[in-house]
Amino acid sequence: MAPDAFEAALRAIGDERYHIHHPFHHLLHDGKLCKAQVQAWALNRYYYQASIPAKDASLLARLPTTDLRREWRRRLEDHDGDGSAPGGVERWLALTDGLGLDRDYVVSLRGLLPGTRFAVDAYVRFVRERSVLEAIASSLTEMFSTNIIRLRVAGMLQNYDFVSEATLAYFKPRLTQAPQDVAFALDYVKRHADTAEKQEACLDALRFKCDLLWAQLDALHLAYVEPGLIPPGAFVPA
Ligand SMILES: O=C(O)c1cc(C(=O)O)c2c(n1)C(=O)C(=O)c1cc(C(=O)O)[nH]c1-2
Repeated sequence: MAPDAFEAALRAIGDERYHIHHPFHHLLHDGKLCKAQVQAWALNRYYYQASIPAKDASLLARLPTTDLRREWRRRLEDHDGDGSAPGGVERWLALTDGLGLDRDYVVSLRGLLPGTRFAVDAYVRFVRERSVLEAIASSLTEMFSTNIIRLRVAGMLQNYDFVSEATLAYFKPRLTQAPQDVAFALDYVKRHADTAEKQEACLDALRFKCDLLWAQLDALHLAYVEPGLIPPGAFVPA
């Protein structure tokens, strides 16, 4: 495929299977969940947020050039902070604090759904074990994330009296960080996927990533929407 057709094929995967289409997100954004269900979402997604720097660090260690490592190091700072300003993980905890969850409990991961754990761990493992090209391609769901973040922030502010601009502050920097991440990653993938096999591997990596985002919401829906099957040990709303 020519690079533009390849990019269109990547984008088509998002149109079909990005988690913006998941029923749990529709409920979340449309104000159809109660506070306890929003707590369950934030608690579980903490594990995704906290694992992103671990997957980026493992990829960073395998990047062969200074330029590539410097670019990827920025992601680590976005999530872990640079010591002067809070990073994304800390800002996510401001959200769980704002929702009234105990911080030690959130960070302990004791209340996590098994489905969340398996899906997030699969992402970290994929990035560690697959080629650098596939690992970078798997980050490309961020091509679609600014749309869902805009939708989520507007919907949640409008529909829930228990969230505010301050509790949702995690998302604002993502609107500039994600396009910056994507500009680099998409250019890298388009230049390095120079055979049909490599392009197919990138498309598969992006499908895998969409699937693991989707699976996290399936787990939430099953436990906290319907039929309400909360696995043993997982967060039980007060
Ligand atoms: O709010 C969202 O729906 C959403 C989705 C994604 C994504 O598509 O993977 C990320 C984020 N947020 C996000 O905040 C974030 O930091 C992030 C990093 C990555 C990644 O794969 O490296 N994806 C995402």
